[in-house]
Formats: sequence, structure tokens, C-alpha cells
Amino acid sequence: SVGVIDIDELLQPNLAQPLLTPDPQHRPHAPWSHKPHCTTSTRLATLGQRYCVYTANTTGPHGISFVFTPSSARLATKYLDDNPLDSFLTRDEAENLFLGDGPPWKIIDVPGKDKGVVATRKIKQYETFMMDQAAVVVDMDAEKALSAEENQKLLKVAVDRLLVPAMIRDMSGKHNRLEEDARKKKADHEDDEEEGKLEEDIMKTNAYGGTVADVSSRALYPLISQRINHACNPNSFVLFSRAGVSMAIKAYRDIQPGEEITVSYLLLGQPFTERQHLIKRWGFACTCDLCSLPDKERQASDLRRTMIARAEEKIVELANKGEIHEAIRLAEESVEMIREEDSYVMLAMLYREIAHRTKAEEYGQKALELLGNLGFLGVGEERDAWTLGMLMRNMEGFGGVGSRWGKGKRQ
Ligand SMILES: C[S@@+](CC[C@H](N)C(=O)[O-])C[C@H]1O[C@@H](n2cnc3c(N)ncnc32)[C@H](O)[C@@H]1O
Repeated sequence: SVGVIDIDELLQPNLAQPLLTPDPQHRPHAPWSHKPHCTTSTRLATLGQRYCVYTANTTGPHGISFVFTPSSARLATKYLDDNPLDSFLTRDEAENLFLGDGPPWKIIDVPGKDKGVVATRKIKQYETFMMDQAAVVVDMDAEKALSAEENQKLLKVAVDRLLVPAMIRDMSGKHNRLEEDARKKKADHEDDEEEGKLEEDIMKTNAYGGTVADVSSRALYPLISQRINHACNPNSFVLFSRAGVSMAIKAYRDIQPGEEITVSYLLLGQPFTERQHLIKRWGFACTCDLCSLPDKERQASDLRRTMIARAEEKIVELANKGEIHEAIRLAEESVEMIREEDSYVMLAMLYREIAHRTKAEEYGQKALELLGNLGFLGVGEERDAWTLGMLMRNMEGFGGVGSRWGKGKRQ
């Protein structure tokens, strides 16, 4: 009926299908849509280990292909219906996002960076405004167990079997621009392009490293990975679902209409030289606002960042020694520096550290609130069910929730 959203309508129609019901006649490899395509390792350390392409081409907007071992693939089947709408949005939030003027962002040309994404309306702090599912997931061990050519071939099959291979191949693969130039020259001479090299470049440029379906993987989320540029002090961040199959982009702070949406491809909080060094792996020199600051301001920012990192170490050390009041005092001082640096994740981690180490009620409550706002405690009822006591108990190793902390970085 008018004005009432039916969540099932928002799901990809195919996600509502009983994917896990084998249908021997029509889908002999169910839940997979194709016969797994396998390669066996001939390297001594992993001799005989098989890695195969497992595709479910009706899952999500583009289908999903795993390059996994058979046993990992069996376990991954339970995550095929990992839907971002369930992981990241309450019903109200889904209504806000999907009813009305459509998504609050668009893709535009950004000088010096090809394309980028800008906000088309104000996006509120902590709002979830983009979602996607992985299209290609590759077990990082496959890269070691198989030769480069074997990996490339598996990647090619993985992309071929998706619903929209052309969309994936359209993505930028500039990561190895220099290497690519060298390769082109070589190809001009030899006239035989390596099969799967394009897909490999696209993965290197766009994939996120993390745990997907319990496997350390590189995963490509095409709607999102494709166009969001990097900034060292980003206005948004990437949040993964528990299984890692879905991801969302959330705002760290209010974003104004026309402002570019950015995420960090690196761990936050590092000084300029380290950042530039690390970003080189993506084949570009960062020209974000922070890296483009005049020398003096950049040095001030670097100094703050170094002091924040030192303070964090010291806080933990003090807390471990039982010098709680001193730890809290230093933490309060650091919070000011962190505010100046605009690094909300660091702030959250600091609160978390304090809450854990000192069990100080006030900081614990702040940690609970901030982690909730950042989306680390789930949505709706799941989020509301979190208590300070539960948070404290989950701080040790940060349990299932904490496993999502390290994931925002690309590899
Ligand atoms: C995942 S893509 C992002 C979308 C890209 N701008 C496009 O049009 O396809 C990553 C590429 O964007 C460009 N890029 C992203 N962030 C940048 C930054 N902070 N400074 C300079 N170039 C950047 C680089 O060319 C990089 O290889």
C-alpha cells in the first residue's frame, strides 16, 4: 500500500528464493549455479590442495563467486543470503533511504581523480547511505598456493559466471598502471594478453581485504568499491556484515550536499610520509585535503597524530599498572587532540580501551553509545539489546563484534 514499505520488496527478488534447496534436475550443483571450476596446487607446501570457483549467480545484485577450497565453500553456503538490508538498516532507516528522492549520492567527474561520489543532499552523521554485496571473494591462501597464471584463470572464470561480467570489467584496474604499461608493451610484442590479467588488476585496485565467510579474503564490492575515492581524513567509513558478504558506507559526520564522499583505504591516524608510502601500493599519490595542506599545517597534524599514538600506548600501560586516574587524565587530554584530527574511529578505539581497562562507568557508556552509532553493535533490536555489561564482557578480544574493527582497510 502507498507509503508503506515492504522490506521483502527491497530485497533482490532472487534473495527471496530458497537458494539452499538442491534441485538435482535443474540445479545439480545447488546452491551453486555452475559446476565448480577447480585447480590443484602443485606447490610443495600445499600440494594437492584444490581451489575452485563457486558461483551463485542469483545472489544479490550481481551474483557472487568465491575462489575457495571445497570445505570453505561448503561453509560459505550459509552466508549466501547475507542481505545488507538486514545487517545495516532498521525498517525506518530503509524507508528513509529508499522512499523519496532516491539515493543521496551521485557519481561525478572529480578533477585529478577521474570519477568520485558526491552527496546530493545532507547526509547525517552515522547515517548508512550505500550498501552492496561482494561479487568476487578470493581466499588469500589461493594466491600463495597457485601460480599467478592459475590465479588469473580462476579470477576470469569467477567474473565470467557472474550476472554482470561487463560491469565488473568496466571497473578501473589502474592499480598497476606502471606495470600495466610495461605489460602492454610486452603484449604489443607478443600479442597474447594473459588471460585474467584484467580481472587481477581490477581486484588489486578495488578489493577490500578482510574476513569473508570465515576465510581471510580479498573481496570486491562493485557498487561501492568502484567509485569512492580515498581521503586520509574521510567523512565516511566502511562497515562489514558479520559474515563479511555485505558492506555498507556510513557517515562519520554530517556531509553537506555537493561534498565528496570519501573513505580511508588505509588505517587511520598515520602521519603523512607513512600514508604516502602505503598509498603507493594502489599506484597513486594521495591528493586528499589532508595531504594537500601547506607544510606547516601538515607538520602540526603529523605531530598530533604521533602524540595520539604515543598517548594510546601510554594509556594502556598505565591502565595495566593499575594507575587508573592517570590513564583517564591522559585519555581526556588525548580526546581533545583526536577531536582536532577529526578521527572518530580512533576516538572510539580509545574509549573502548578505557572502558575495558578501567571499567569506568562513564567512559563505558560513551563507548556503548559511540560503538552503537558507528554501527558496530548491529541495528534495531539487536543494538538496543546491548548493555554496558555485555559490552564489557565482549571487550576481551572484542569477540564477534570486534572482528569487524580491522576490516576497513584495503589490501
Ligand atoms: C577505487 S578507485 C576510486 C574511483 C576512481 N576515482 C575512478 O574514477 O574509478 C581508486 C583510484 O581513484 C584515484 N584516487 C582515489 N583516491 C585518491 C586520492 N586521495 N588522491 C588521488 N587519487 C585518488 C586513484 O586513481 C585510484 O587508483
